[in-house]
Amino acid sequence: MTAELHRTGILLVNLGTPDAPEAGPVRRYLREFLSDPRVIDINPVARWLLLNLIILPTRPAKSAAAYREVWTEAGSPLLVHGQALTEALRARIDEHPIELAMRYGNPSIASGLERLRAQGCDRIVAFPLFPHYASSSTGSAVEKIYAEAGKLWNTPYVTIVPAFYDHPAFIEAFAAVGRPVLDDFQPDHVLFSFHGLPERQVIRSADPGQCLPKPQCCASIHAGNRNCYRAQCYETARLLADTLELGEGDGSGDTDFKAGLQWSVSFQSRLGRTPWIRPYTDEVLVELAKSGVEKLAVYCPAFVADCLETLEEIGMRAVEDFKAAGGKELRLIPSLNAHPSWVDATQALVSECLPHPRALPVVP
Ligand SMILES: C=CC1=C(C)c2cc3[nH]c(cc4nc(cc5[nH]c(cc1n2)c(C)c5CCC(=O)O)C(CCC(=O)O)=C4C)c(C)c3C=C
Ligand SMILES: [Fe+2]
Ligand SMILES: [Fe+2]
Repeated sequence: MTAELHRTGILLVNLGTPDAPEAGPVRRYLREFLSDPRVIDINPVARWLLLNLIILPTRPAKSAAAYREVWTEAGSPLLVHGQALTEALRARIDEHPIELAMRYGNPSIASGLERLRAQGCDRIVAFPLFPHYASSSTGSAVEKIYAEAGKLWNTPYVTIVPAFYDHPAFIEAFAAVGRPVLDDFQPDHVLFSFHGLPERQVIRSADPGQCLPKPQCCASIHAGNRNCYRAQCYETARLLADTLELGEGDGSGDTDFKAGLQWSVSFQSRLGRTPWIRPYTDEVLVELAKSGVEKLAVYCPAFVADCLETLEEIGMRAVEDFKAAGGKELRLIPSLNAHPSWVDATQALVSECLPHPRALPVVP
């Protein structure tokens, strides 16, 4: 074996989470997160007013209470699962240092890059842990990675793992996690509930005229909508439903509710009064219950780790809403977390982006 001239480090990057489930740390986290112009994409004065006069006076206390419902002894689920994934990858990959970073909060991207630099890395494969491209998640993480890498004297060579919404290893990982739950639960219907986005943000990601309000714009992925978050989400749902042999569902991208199908798609976690991409999860849950669905399984494939949005919004609040609308049982399918099939997929996705090794010259 020849030694390598360069050393490539792997930086896993997720969204971020507060340091503690209390109003103060949640306010700090939300301030950083929601000040990002890729997240609240309005003019800076309006953003400042919205944040400081409407969101930050009330939301931190409410969100902190929700975080307390899901917080673990080891910390926030998003961070704990990220650490477990990092450890599982380290156990498999010897030759590349691996670090975890968060776009907002801790551990920061700057600290992650510094830890890799301290281990001798001059090349980085950065892996934004978002299956679907959104300017507010992937775009923001990539911008920050480049900005922090660009501050270093020796700027590392950075490769980014692209969105992986249709990657066979990602689809297989989610199928592997869901299969035992579905076999045991035998649901009447499977709902794929993705994190939502303001409509204007997805329209901006696609070519002009290729996205909303064009009907059926998410019925397939093509060159005009390949970076549309909604179209990518529908593609994940269709591939997963196919792999799991779920039967007939609604992968058309239509927003009207259709009864009597085996699976459907919806979007959760909306914020504010601006229109977000439809159909909305909280409305679909009620329609499903009213149409006679008693046992509902919910996948959240926009998240590779369980977090507030899966455990509290779906695992607790949606469970109540579904029952209140006449449903019997809603079961949340766990996220990928550090499941062995996701560790396989992560390894495959990173390996596809590793630079070609260059051997250290032999000095006579
Ligand atoms: C899956 C990728 C994500 C996208 C895209 C995204 C966009 C987005 N989010 C908000 C507002 C909030 N999101 C919040 C939590 C949250 N969001 C994601 C992922 C994406 N967000 C995750 C993984 C989490 C959970 C973090 C955790 O600590 O567990 C929150 C905070 C919680 C709350 O107060 O409700 C907000 C706010 C917007 C506005 C947006 C795009 C415009
Ligand atoms: Fe979010
Ligand atoms: Fe679209």
